[in-house]
Amino acid sequence: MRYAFTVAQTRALEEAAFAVVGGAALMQRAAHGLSVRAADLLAADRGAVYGARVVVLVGPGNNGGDALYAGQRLARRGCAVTAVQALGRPHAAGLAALLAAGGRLIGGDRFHDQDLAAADLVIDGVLGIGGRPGLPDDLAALIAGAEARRIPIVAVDLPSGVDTDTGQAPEGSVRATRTVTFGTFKPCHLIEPAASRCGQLDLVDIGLDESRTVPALAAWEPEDVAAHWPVPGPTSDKYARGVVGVDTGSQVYPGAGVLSTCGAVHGGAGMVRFLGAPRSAEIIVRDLPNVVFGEGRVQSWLVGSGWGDRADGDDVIAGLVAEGLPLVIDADGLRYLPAALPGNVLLTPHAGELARLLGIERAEVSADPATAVRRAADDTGATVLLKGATQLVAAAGVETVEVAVPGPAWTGQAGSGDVLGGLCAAVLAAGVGTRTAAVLAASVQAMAAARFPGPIPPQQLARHCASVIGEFSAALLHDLLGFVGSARSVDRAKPTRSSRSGPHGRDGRR
Ligand SMILES: NC(=O)C1=CN([C@@H]2O[C@H](COP(=O)(O)OP(=O)(O)OC[C@H]3O[C@@H](n4cnc5c(N)ncnc54)[C@H](O)[C@@H]3O)[C@@H](O)[C@H]2O)[C@@H](O)CC1
Ligand SMILES: [K+]
Repeated sequence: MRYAFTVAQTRALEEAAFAVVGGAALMQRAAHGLSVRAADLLAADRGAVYGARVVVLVGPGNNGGDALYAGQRLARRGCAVTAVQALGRPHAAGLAALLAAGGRLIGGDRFHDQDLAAADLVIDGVLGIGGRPGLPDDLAALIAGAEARRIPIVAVDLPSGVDTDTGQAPEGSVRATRTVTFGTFKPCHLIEPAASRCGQLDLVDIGLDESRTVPALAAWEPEDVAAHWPVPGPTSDKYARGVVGVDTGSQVYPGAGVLSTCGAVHGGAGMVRFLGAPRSAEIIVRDLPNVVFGEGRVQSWLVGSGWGDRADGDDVIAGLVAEGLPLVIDADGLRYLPAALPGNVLLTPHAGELARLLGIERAEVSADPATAVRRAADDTGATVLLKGATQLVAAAGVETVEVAVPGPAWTGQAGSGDVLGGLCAAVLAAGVGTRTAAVLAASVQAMAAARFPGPIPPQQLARHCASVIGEFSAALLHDLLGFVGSARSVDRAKPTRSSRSGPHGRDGRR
């Protein structure tokens, strides 16, 4: 799990550390970590650090200070370091240190695109957490020149130009090969479009203590998903895996009914009970013969996908909310919400639907999705999964927004949302809490798309989700039966008791 803290939180953490070790020490730790990673990149790219030509773009704040001190360290290792005064006046002590180590400073107005031609590395120390979004045009053009020449760019703390707290990335923001951040991650490292401008992310420990601060974001990683996915135990039956009740689709949109059912089936539901549009049912009975029809036991509900206008929408949703089972409300179902909802109701809007829910413009959601999703949860009382490039989950009254594992944009197609609703309902039916279920489902779809990239239709991607989930199960079995591989490859000996229950088993590790 990666935790991110806002600028205000980071500043408070830094203040606390200053009080103990002083600001200069923190900057030296940051500069050291930065120079080591920059040197690694040079060594990997050109075989040696010595003799490399490094351009350091320097802004007016401490971000530039970090970059200048890192430049000093690289100069001491034999690099030719040119600091470019990209914005404002550079950090005085950092500049003095660089000059004393043999580096040089050149004014931004005297440094042009062609001067980059010989550079092996650009260090972006223009703006850090004190930066306002956006860069001046001439600087953006210089950075674009470095990108066009494929010169590796190491961003100091974050790619200059992005909005640290919201993850927005105005045109011209730096697109880094690698971002070396200090102390904690910030939202821009985890939220698109800024996240993908960071390149490879490195976190340098500078001694901040964030243990008593509630993070703004908690980003899941594939290992977290594998560890939390509800895998059936040896005695699980279909009711332990869970029965999903589905009321989706319509005469006009039968496919949504099929796809949401497909998501529930491939998400691991023990049984799926389809009670939606008859036209969807005609297809489901042919393509997914394991699905049952008609009333009966249900452990979670999924409604709304492909409903279109539905005269009884209010009543259907009010009835299911009153029933109290975990409930996923997707797409058109979001038009029929009662005034207040419990936390075991999961809303799954995309940005446009979330904007309508909040009575704001879609652009406002895109400008700060984490704030928007948290507001929606607080306003409705429900748990909210915002679908899109970054998938965020918020629960009412909970400060931390969860970030699902990211995936490629191939999932951005009609039908992905329907499948995702089904995946969510399947995890809920297995008894997983609402917030976790939403993150797991969104993550698994992204992981499947990453594993099988390309223009794969949503129903096929649902099958790939099943493969990814199968691997969680296989990993669990491997942990439990860890002897199998070694027994086969070594001497085909029968497993011993100790090899089944040794200290490195699943429970020992987690
Ligand atoms: N505070 C700390 O404890 C530490 C900070 N560190 C570094 O310090 C950075 C933060 O330093 P600062 O607070 O000085 O902030 P920045 O270095 O981000 O720069 C802030 C300065 O840039 C100007 N500015 C902001 N946006 C601009 C824009 N779009 N165009 C032109 N000028 C703009 C501001 O007016 C201000 O003068 C961190 O990102 C990190 O790199 C590290 O040294 C570790 C320790
Ligand atoms: K930067």
